[in-house]
Amino acid sequence: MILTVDVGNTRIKAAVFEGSTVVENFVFEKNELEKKIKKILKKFQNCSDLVVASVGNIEKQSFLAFEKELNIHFLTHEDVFPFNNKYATPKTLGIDRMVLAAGATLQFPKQNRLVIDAGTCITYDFIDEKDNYLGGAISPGLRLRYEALHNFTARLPLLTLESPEHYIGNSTKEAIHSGVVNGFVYEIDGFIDEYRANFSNFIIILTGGDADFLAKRLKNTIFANSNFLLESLSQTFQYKIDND
Ligand SMILES: Nc1ncnc2c1ncn2[C@@H]1O[C@H](COP(=O)(O)OP(=O)(O)OP(=O)(O)O)[C@@H](O)[C@H]1O
Ligand SMILES: CC(C)(CO)[C@@H](O)C(=O)NCCC(=O)O
Ligand SMILES: [K+]
Repeated sequence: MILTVDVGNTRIKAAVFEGSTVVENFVFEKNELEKKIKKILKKFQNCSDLVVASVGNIEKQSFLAFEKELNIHFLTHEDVFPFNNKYATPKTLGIDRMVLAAGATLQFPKQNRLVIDAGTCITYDFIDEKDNYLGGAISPGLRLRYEALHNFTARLPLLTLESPEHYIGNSTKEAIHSGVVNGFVYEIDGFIDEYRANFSNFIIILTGGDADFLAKRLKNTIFANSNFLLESLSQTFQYKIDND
């Protein structure tokens, strides 16, 4: 069994895998890291490896306490990945995006793939059929948009996610919900249309904390897989073992 851990900018997500099957999923806050991992390892004593991808401010040291119990693999840019990285600044590419790209490459061989991760930030990652990672886009996620409107203005309240009634918001609250939610949906549909105009065929993988909310609202029909990053983490680890 392996324990995969995704340290995002907001929360930590983890999953225990038996082969390629998820046995259990966990979500927790950063300040609970040690306590939660300890609890998971107590429940799943057969875990032999812990695989971490961190874009948050949690470093390898945070996991050293578990070194006696299992092998720690803290993924970095130095690891082997199954795609050719064409990003002009490969060392600054987020490790989460590299893991998503690895998962897309391994799970959907020999085709163009677009990965959309709607989390704290929305990231777009494109890997072509020759397994070249081309790049994509980074934009503010849903919650970040609500918070930014409030934090950088004097008069806008902090709202929590609600579906707008109409694209023409007729009150401050409705105008904010329309701007945030419709803006988010139009952005993603717009990007998908742009890719469609330039690539005849590609598959789309939609993941992240807002994936389910988003999937229902897109004009394009896409199925969400909120576990794609953790699945990809387990596949990236397997790939590393097979190719190191
Ligand atoms: N309990 C929650 N806490 C924070 N965000 C949540 C929660 N439940 C749903 N969300 C939604 O999930 C989004 C954040 O996604 P996610 O949890 O994947 O981010 P993350 O943990 O920072 O990971 P990453 O940095 O990889 O995006 C927010 O925009 C928010 O709308
Ligand atoms: C964009 C985020 C914050 C998404 O989690 C992360 O992938 C990151 O910190 N990336 C570094 C910049 C880049 O990917 O080019
Ligand atoms: K993200």
